[in-house]
Amino acid sequence: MLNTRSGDVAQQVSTGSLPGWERVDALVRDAHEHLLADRDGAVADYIPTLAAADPELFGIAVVDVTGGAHDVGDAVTAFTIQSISKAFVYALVAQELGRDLVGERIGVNNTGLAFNSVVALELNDGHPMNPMVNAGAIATTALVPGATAAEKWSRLTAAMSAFAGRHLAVDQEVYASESATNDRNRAIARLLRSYDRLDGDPEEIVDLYTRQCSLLVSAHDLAVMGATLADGGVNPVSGEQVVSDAVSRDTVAVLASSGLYEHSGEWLLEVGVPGKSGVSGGVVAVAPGKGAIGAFSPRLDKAGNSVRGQRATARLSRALGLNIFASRSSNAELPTTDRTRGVT
Ligand SMILES: NC(=O)CC[C@H](N)C(=O)O
Repeated sequence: MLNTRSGDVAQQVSTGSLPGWERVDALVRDAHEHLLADRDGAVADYIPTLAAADPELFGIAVVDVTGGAHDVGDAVTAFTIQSISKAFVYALVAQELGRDLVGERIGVNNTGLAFNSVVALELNDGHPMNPMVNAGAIATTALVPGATAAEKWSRLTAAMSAFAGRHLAVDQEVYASESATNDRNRAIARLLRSYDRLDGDPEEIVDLYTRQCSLLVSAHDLAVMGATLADGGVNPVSGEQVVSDAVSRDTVAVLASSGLYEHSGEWLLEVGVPGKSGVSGGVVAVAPGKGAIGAFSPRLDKAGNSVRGQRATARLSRALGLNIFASRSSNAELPTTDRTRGVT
């Protein structure tokens, strides 16, 4: 279980808005400073280029629904978005095709298994179960509107860029590295196809999916993207309505159930804010109506989630009063001791 080590931060009561500017700024700085010496976890190495990431990098950003931003540490350092892209591609497809079709084709329930599990597909008659695991994400990418792969790619990058409020580019080196080694995702796509649950050419869809995972973002970008979901689909910096309020709400609900894969329950218990992680070390947490936290640090736990990113988010969630399950009366009873199981 995630050991958030947040017992030394007082749990704040969750109210309708974030604390004042200075207070948020001080708390983001405090979280960064507090976790800076934390070196638990290991950098992902199954995608060869990711293994070369500097494990010391650590950035945190908070963006609120008015567009106010707080960046600390390596908050504008670029890294590949990886699985965090799944949240925003799901939002795009739900917007275009409707929640019912996506719900039926992809599903919204946790697999209880690793993000790249093949067994999960076999256990569920080839149903991908949710859009946050690789099988569901690959099937979701296949649903992006467009007659050709090029058209789908342009819709996909336009949507991702609108969430970030700036044009997002592909890291060609990571894309090439993952393309050369993603046999497992190819196998998942073929398996989906064998169950008649993937439209189109599996190779082409996996290529699109791999490219979407290779888009470069920063912790600051993740916070803006998350704040767009927290703000009813309106990017609070650009003012653009990227997806509808209903799609934002549904996306956040899907993150709550599956954003941290098989650790999603523990995450909700500890952090209380729907989130999404990626294997290059990014984490985004969405506090509806308030804003979002973006964090980046490459060392991961065994489920593939950034250790420092999770711990910093947990600390900030507690200090900023973001836990969506906390009410005034129950807050008094929240444990102040650390949970005992380690993250690695
Ligand atoms: N968990 C992740 O971030 C996984 C994304 C990665 N591109 C993959 O498909 O394996």
